[in-house]
Amino acid sequence: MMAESPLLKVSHLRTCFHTGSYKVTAVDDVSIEVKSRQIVALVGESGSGKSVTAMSILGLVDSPGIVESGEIWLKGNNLRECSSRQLQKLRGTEMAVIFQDPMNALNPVLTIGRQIMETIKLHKRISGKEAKLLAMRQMEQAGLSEPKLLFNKYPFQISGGMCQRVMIAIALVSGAQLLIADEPTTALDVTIQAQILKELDRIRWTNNVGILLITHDLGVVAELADYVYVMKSGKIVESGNVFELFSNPVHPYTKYLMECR
Ligand SMILES: Nc1ncnc2c1ncn2[C@@H]1O[C@H](COP(=O)(O)OP(=O)(O)OP(=O)(O)O)[C@@H](O)[C@H]1O
Repeated sequence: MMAESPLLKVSHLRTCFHTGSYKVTAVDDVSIEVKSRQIVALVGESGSGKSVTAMSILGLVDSPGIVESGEIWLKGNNLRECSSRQLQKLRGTEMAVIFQDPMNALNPVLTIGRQIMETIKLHKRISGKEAKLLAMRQMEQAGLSEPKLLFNKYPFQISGGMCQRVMIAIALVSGAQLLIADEPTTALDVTIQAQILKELDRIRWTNNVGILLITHDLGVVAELADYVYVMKSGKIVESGNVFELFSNPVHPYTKYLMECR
């Protein structure tokens, strides 16, 4: 049987920031892969380049940052050759992102229901009534009980954990096969964290989603990830299957991260 080709394949990615005469290589020769239904963790301390890697994949690196070299393939799409318009479209259809602070990621002046419906209407030519029904169903699927009540609420009226579930619902209605989760539970209470992690674990099977999970929390990695990349100063210093990496860390930095837990 042929091995499944990766959903996301990043090869030799280099992203730099130019400030005055100074140049910082935030992502330095990074290669990573995510397969469908796989949870791949990118771990490392603050400033190691995890978020810039994510932003590079999403095509959201802004000046003074620039993706200087490397290849990024998402299914059959060569993302480095896509125009910003094509990338914008792919961000709504093939890849989605959830951030640490879900409250700020939502539009504060639109109700939860309206925000989910708008995503649906971007993807499907259906009536408002049908979109509303679908939005309700999606909210239930993302673990949001009482969708009718929630539909007319604004982001500030619901908890951070619920906002993150709304973000997951929006990612799912777009049909995205790649979900980039950048510290998705860092801002949440411990019990809510566990629920959101469980949710991520569930949707990869129910929706065939591959997840790139960015975190500094090795507990989260041990719980959820299949494969791990350890990042330090812009470089991948070690990678491997989660069980092997945790039982036999080789790089001193990986050992150090594990001691810090
Ligand atoms: N706008 C910017 N201008 C200049 N340098 C930047 C900019 N954004 C990021 N960098 C550089 O990229 C490095 C990596 O940042 P990044 O946010 O990816 O780290 P991180 O591992 O995600 O950390 P954190 O967990 O704190 O978000 C930073 O240390 C900084 O040197």
